[in-house]
Amino acid sequence: TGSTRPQRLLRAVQKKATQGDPQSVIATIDDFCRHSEWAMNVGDEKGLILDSIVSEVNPSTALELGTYCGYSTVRIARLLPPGGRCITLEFNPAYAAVARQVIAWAGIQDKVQLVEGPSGDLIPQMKELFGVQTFDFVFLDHWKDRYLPDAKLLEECGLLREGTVLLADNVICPGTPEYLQYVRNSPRYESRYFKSHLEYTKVEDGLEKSVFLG
Ligand SMILES: Cc1cc(-c2n[nH]c(CCNC(=O)c3cc(-c4ccc(F)cc4)cc(O)c3O)n2)ccn1
Ligand SMILES: [Mg+2]
Repeated sequence: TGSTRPQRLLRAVQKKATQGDPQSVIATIDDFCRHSEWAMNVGDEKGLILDSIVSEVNPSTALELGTYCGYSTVRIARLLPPGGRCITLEFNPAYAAVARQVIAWAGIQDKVQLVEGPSGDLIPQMKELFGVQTFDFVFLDHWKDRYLPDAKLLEECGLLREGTVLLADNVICPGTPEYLQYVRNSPRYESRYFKSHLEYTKVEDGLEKSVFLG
């Protein structure tokens, strides 16, 4: 019973990153994924686009769908204003266990609430579980066939407000065609594509930024 890739990624963080320094955790993971083992973090190139949009929105309440090892959770949480918080949903308990330790190593655990379970079950519970009114920012990075149903679920649960920004990873690779078609054709969204590459590769991918118009 050897280690898993997320466990090896965590070991690299605990060995090489400075505790309490989110930037060094980010850099260590990027180095591990580029030079040791590829992993499905949003990565450094798309990560800079994520950073710029999070900084522009300056969210008090952010939602992340798909924690994986916590790389993008750290990217988002390190940029939150004082009192800001990021709720992140992870389906896979093994991923969640690694993510909790990566987030703790970065020292930003007080800004993050990691919840385990399928997004479709958890989204309707956001208000009662976490006292959330609406989200200012949503990062979609989970199962690609859940982007569209979960965007609709967020609307139906009244968790989006006029101006909420949805940012979706992987809209080209692996691809989210139904989601793209919806946000690009719905009168309720203003959508824009940020061309980039699949993390740590030369393959095209990109982020879709969609502003909910209410
Ligand atoms: C709450 C909840 C959470 C989840 C959930 N949690 N964690 C995930 C992971 C999802 N992410 C991916 O699958 C993904 C895949 C690739 C990829 C893989 C192989 C290739 F060859 C090329 C590209 C690249 C990426 O950037 C990705 O993000 N889902 C699911 C359900 N409910
Ligand atoms: Mg992704």
